[in-house]
Amino acid sequence: MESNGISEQKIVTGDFGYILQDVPHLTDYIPDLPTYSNPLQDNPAYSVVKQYFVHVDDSVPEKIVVHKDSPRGIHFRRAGPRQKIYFEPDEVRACIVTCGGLCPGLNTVIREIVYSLYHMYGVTRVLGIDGGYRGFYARNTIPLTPKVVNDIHKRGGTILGTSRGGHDTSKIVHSIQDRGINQVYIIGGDGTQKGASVIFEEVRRRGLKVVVAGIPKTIDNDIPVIDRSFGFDTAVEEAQRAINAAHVEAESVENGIGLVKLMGRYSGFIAMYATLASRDVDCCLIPESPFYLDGKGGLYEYIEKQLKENGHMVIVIAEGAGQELLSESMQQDASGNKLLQDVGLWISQGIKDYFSKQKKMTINLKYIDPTYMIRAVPGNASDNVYCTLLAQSVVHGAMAGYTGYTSGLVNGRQTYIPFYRINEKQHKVVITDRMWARLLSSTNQPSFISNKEVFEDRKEHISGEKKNEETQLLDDENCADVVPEN
Ligand SMILES: Nc1ncnc2c1ncn2[C@@H]1O[C@H](COP(=O)(O)OP(=O)(O)OP(=O)(O)O)[C@@H](O)[C@H]1O
Ligand SMILES: O=P(O)(O)OC[C@H]1O[C@](O)(CO)[C@@H](O)[C@@H]1O
Ligand SMILES: [Mg+2]
Repeated sequence: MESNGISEQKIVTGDFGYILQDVPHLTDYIPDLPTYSNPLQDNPAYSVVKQYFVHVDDSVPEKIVVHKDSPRGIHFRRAGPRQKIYFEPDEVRACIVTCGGLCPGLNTVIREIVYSLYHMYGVTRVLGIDGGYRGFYARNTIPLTPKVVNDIHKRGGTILGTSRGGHDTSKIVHSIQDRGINQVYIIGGDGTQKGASVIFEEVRRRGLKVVVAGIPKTIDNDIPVIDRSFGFDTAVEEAQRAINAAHVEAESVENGIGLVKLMGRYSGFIAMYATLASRDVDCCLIPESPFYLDGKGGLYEYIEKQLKENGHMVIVIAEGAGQELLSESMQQDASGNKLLQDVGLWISQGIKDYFSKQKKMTINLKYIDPTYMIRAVPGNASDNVYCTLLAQSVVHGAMAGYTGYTSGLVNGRQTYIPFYRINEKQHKVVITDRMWARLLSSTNQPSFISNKEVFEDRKEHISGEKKNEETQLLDDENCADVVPEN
């Protein structure tokens, strides 16, 4: 099961092209582990539920839009409680760590992992790792009980603290061993899940009975495979307040322009969904859709047209949009992520200069940058429910001995996804997809794509040069094949 120190993918095939991309299990490398009955069968809340335990063969398809002769395709293991578990409650020493940027709902996930362990499985030893990955070896731990975490879901941020950088695999796994930890719950974004995968490989190499499980977190919604990440809904909702303010300001003055910059380093989902939700936005600019300023079909021409027709306009720009137009200089954060130039300030100045110098026209531009306000808030109701299901699912999987997985929602069902699927791509807005077309038709902005480019793209689709395009099931295709260099 091992090549080059990296465990091989577990693939199960079945009839009619069925493929299960399975997750590792402790018994893959520690044979003859004892099993125990799941205490949930005696829990009055659950014992009345018909078929509470998930059938061992239950799986969830990755693609639900199919043609009549499509193969059954890729599936993931369905999450949920199993009849047999691989840990006695007394034996469990769990830990939870949060890494990367903040995201609404982090505290809810922490709370619900603690509650699930205590109240569903009778586990009483849960530690919080202080301050992200480096906290494993550089900081103290925080004992977590239901009492400690009782009302943390009402607060934004993470009670455990977080950080970027500082992933030292060897030191982290030493610390896990030293503390006798046997379940590691890792909450974080794309970088964090890569880190979790490396920890899993090292744990496995050392032959430890330690589950390593991830919970995907990112307001950018840039993690592939899953329907959406927790906190995204809240961030989009919060962004409405900035867009509303921009609209009120813009329509109150002559030639008013409200410009809102939203987060989204490589993926423009927040900007796209905030625009679709608002209906007041006349132009949305995202990293995936290159744009240009001057000349026919450019941004300035469109702004001028909007001002002439409506007297005001609202522009939403994702922080990663148009970076190629700004300076080449590139700095990185502690995790190696690209530190972006402020495209909002840059474009504000550009618009002001264009109208005052070239058009001799007075405009009134208000720039709103809500930045951290959309992610430092607590999760909304829908995200809180989502976080609860994610937390319960990840705990059920760990108690059942699965490891090396990320818990995630796929087509509305909780699943266990192997790390390699979470880490192989970056979820991005595909501008030739229907969702972006819906946005363009709602804002009426130019697509900034020339007819020639669209024609070339179509030609490639028809000739099959573009991967997977024969089926034209475009709604499932919004992933970049290659993760961009940080
Ligand atoms: N390829 C990698 N291998 C091991 N660890 C990594 C890797 N990439 C990132 N990490 C670690 O994961 C942690 C979080 O990474 P990062 O700062 O990129 O945030 P993230 O999880 O992607 O969340 P966000 O959505 O906020 O960007 C950091 O401690 C970083 O050192
Ligand atoms: O300033 P920080 O905490 O490094 O994070 C900023 C980044 O984190 C995110 O919120 C999530 O990756 C991005 O949208 C943003 O660029
Ligand atoms: Mg990231």
